[in-house]
Amino acid sequence: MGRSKLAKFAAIAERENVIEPEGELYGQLKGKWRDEFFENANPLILEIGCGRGEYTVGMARLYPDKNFLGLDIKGARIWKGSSLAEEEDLHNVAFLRTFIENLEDNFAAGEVDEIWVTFPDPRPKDRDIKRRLTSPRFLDLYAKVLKPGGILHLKTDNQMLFDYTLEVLQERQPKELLYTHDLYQSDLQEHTMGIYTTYEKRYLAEGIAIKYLQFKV
Ligand SMILES: C[S@@+](CC[C@H](N)C(=O)[O-])C[C@H]1O[C@@H](n2cnc3c(N)ncnc32)[C@H](O)[C@@H]1O
Repeated sequence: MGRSKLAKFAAIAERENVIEPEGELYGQLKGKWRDEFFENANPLILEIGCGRGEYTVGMARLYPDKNFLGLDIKGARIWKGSSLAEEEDLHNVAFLRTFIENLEDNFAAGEVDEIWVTFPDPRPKDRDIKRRLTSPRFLDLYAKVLKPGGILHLKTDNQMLFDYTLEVLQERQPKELLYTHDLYQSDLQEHTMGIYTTYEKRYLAEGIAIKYLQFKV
């Protein structure tokens, strides 16, 4: 790696708005995100598999009175969101590099107000079903960290994943399940704040309808 690349990575490693798995803070903020990280009592909202974090930062820009955390395992992607948040001097947003499987390492029961799962990989093969981010084991994890009455949102372009998720949910009988197969032709678009993820912009440009659901745990 060249000198300038090394310097860039050193700068990234010091970012205050990115929590890395090897870093001192990983796991230490469980139950303390509001008091010790954001230093306020505002609601805590997660984006699961946030990629470049455009949606996380977009929400933070729109709602300065809420705290936002984007979670993804791909560091190079979340650094983009981290840079954007730094450029805009946003203090209500940060990123956590982690596998979603390890959610409970970083969040206490009931600590989270809302979770957005945005354009998760559909994982169409049977052998990968349990790796889908809306499979029962992930829904169980989300339910543990969400407060009672907390909300889970899903946005996807993928009909198979959407139907699969509805099927899984209907077995669990969630409270107040709302859904649409074409978000931007539906009143439910009011819930999605008029901002788009990186993948969503691509799908919309291709004319693909966005499927959306939300429910209370
Ligand atoms: C298809 S991309 C969507 C990115 C973003 N939400 C968007 O809409 O632009 C899915 C993202 O989920 C992340 N991801 C998938 N499975 C994950 C897991 N088990 N733990 C952490 N991140 C995961 C990937 O790294 C990737 O960035």
